[in-house]
Amino acid sequence: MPNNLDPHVLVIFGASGDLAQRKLVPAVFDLFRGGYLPKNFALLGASRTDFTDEAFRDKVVFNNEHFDQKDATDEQVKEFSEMLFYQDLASYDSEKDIKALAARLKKLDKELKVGQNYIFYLSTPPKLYSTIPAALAKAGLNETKEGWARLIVEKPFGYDEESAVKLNRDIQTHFEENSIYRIDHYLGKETVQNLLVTRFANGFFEPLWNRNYVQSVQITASETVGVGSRGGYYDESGAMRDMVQNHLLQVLAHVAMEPPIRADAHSIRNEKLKLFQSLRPITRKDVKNQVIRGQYTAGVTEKGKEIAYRDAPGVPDDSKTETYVGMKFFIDNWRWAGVPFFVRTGKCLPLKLTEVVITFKNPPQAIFSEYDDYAMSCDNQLIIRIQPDEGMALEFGMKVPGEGFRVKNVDMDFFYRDLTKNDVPAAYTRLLLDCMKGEPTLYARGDSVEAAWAFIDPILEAWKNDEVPIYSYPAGSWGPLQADALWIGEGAGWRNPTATLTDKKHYTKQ
Ligand SMILES: NC(=O)C1=CN([C@@H]2O[C@H](COP(=O)(O)OP(=O)(O)OC[C@H]3O[C@@H](n4cnc5c(N)ncnc54)[C@H](OP(=O)(O)O)[C@@H]3O)[C@@H](O)[C@H]2O)C=CC1
Ligand SMILES: O=C1O[C@H](COP(=O)(O)O)[C@@H](O)[C@H](O)[C@H]1O
Repeated sequence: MPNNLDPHVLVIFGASGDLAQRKLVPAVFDLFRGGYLPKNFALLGASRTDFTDEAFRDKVVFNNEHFDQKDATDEQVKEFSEMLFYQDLASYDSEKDIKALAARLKKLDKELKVGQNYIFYLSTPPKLYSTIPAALAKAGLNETKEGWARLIVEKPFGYDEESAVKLNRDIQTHFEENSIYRIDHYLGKETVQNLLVTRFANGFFEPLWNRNYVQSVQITASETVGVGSRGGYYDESGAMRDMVQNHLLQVLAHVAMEPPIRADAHSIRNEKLKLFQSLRPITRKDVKNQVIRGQYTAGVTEKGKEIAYRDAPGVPDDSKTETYVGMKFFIDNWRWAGVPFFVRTGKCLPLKLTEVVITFKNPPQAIFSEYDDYAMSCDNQLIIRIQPDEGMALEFGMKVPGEGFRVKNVDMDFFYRDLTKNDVPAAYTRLLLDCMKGEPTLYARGDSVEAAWAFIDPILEAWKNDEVPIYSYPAGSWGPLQADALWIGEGAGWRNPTATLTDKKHYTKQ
C-alpha cells in the first residue's frame, strides 16, 4: 500500500559508482512504480565525475543494464528519470563543494517544495564516512530549520571495534542517533524479517525455542561465486568482516534474541544488543578450537572453472585472507546456556543459499529400532530457508506403512512465495522506503554494531598474528574439512544440501 511520505530529496554521494547503478537507482524506481514516492521528490546524485543531469540519467536509467523497466511504460520511465538530478563535486568536502551542494538543494527545495527534508546516502568508499557528515554539518545541512535530515551509511561500518567506535563518535557529533541509518541489506530481506514473525507470532515455537529442546543451531550463507573483480576490496576485508560481523550476526540476533516487548525499533534493537552482549567471547586462545578459516584454491563450481583466490585480480600471491569461515560459539544467557551455535560462510561453495537449521533434541529413549534414514533416531530439524526457495521445512519421523515400526524422515514444507502473488520487495527497496518513512527498525544501531565488533575482534587479532593456520579448500567443495571437526560431540553436523529445492525436491544428508 502506498504511503504518505514527506516530500524530500534523496542525495546519493558516490552516485557515479557501482552500488548506485546496480541497487540504489533500481530500488528508487521500484518505489516509484509502486506509487510510494511522494509527488515532490528528487534524487540528487553527487560525486566527482563530471555529469550533466541528462548524462547522469543516461548512466543510471537509460544505459544501465541493471535497470529493469518491468511492466512500466516508456513514459513512466521518462517521468521517473526527470526526478533525477546531478551535482558534481571536487572532493566531497571542500568549501566550494558544500556551498554548491547547499545551493543546489536550496534550488530544488524552492522548485519542488520539499520542506528542507533530506536523506544523505553515503555510497562512497568508507574513508569518506566521517568526512561527508562533517562537511554537511558545516553547511548546516545536518539539521534543517523546517524539515528533517537523515543519514544512511553503507557497509562496512568500521574495520574493527576501535574504528567503529570512532566512526560512531564522528557521525554522532553531527547527526542524532535516531537520524543515522546503518544499512545491512540482510535486514531488508523478507525472510530475515520473517524470522521474528515465525518466532513471536506462533505460540507453539516458544516452549521449544531454548536449551531444553534445542540441540544446536546452524546458520549457513554459502556462495558459488569467487571474488571476481572485487579482489582489491575483498583482500582487505575477508569473509569475517564481509559477511559474519554484519549479515550473519544480524540473522543470529533474529534467531536467538529474547522477545521484544513491542515490535518497534527501540524494543527490537534493545534485544539485539543484549544478545550480542551475551555472546561468550572467543578468546585468542580459543580461536584454534572454535573458528576455522579457509581460502579457496582452483576448482570447479556450478559456474564452471574457478581460479584460485590468490590468482584473482587485486589479490596478492601470498594473501592470507579468508574466503571461508566456520565457527562454533555459545550464548551465555538463560535461554541458550550450553547450546552450540554454528555459523559458516564462504565463496566458491557448491550452492548459493542462506539457511538456518534448528536441530531439536532426540526423544529421551529410542524405542523403535528400524530407521530408514538414521541408525538411532530421526533428526527433528526446522530448516528456515532465507534464500533461495524462501520458506521453511520441518523434518520429523513417520511410520512407513506396513508391518513393524519402520520410521522414515519426512518433511512439511512451506514456500514463502505461496503467501502472496505480489513481487517480494528487494532488500534495498524495503530499506530505502523505511528510511523515507523515518522507520529505523531494520537498520543497525550504533551500540550493537560495536558489540558485534567486540565479539569478532579477538578472532581477527589471532589471525593477524598467525596464531592459527589458514586451510585451503578446492573451489566447489563445502570448505575445509577441518570445519567438520567443530561438530565433534555436538550431533547433527553441517547440513550440506546437494541441490536447492528449485532444482531438486529434497536435500540429502552428506
Ligand atoms: N557495490 C556493491 O555491491 C556494494 C557496495 N557496498 C558499499 O557501498 C559503498 C559504495 O560502493 P560502490 O558503489 O561499489 O563503490 P565504488 O568504488 O564504485 O565508489 C563509489 C563512488 O565513490 C567515488 N570514489 C571512488 N573512490 C574514491 C576515492 N578514493 N575518493 C573519493 N571518491 C571516490 C567514485 O565516484 P567519483 O569518482 O565520481 O567521485 C565512485 O563512483 C562502498 O563503501 C561499499 O563498501 C556495500 C554493499 C554492496
Ligand atoms: O554484502 C555482501 O553480501 C553479498 C551476499 O549478499 P546476498 O544478498 O547475495 O546473499 C556478498 O556476495 C558480498 O561479498 C558482501 O559484500
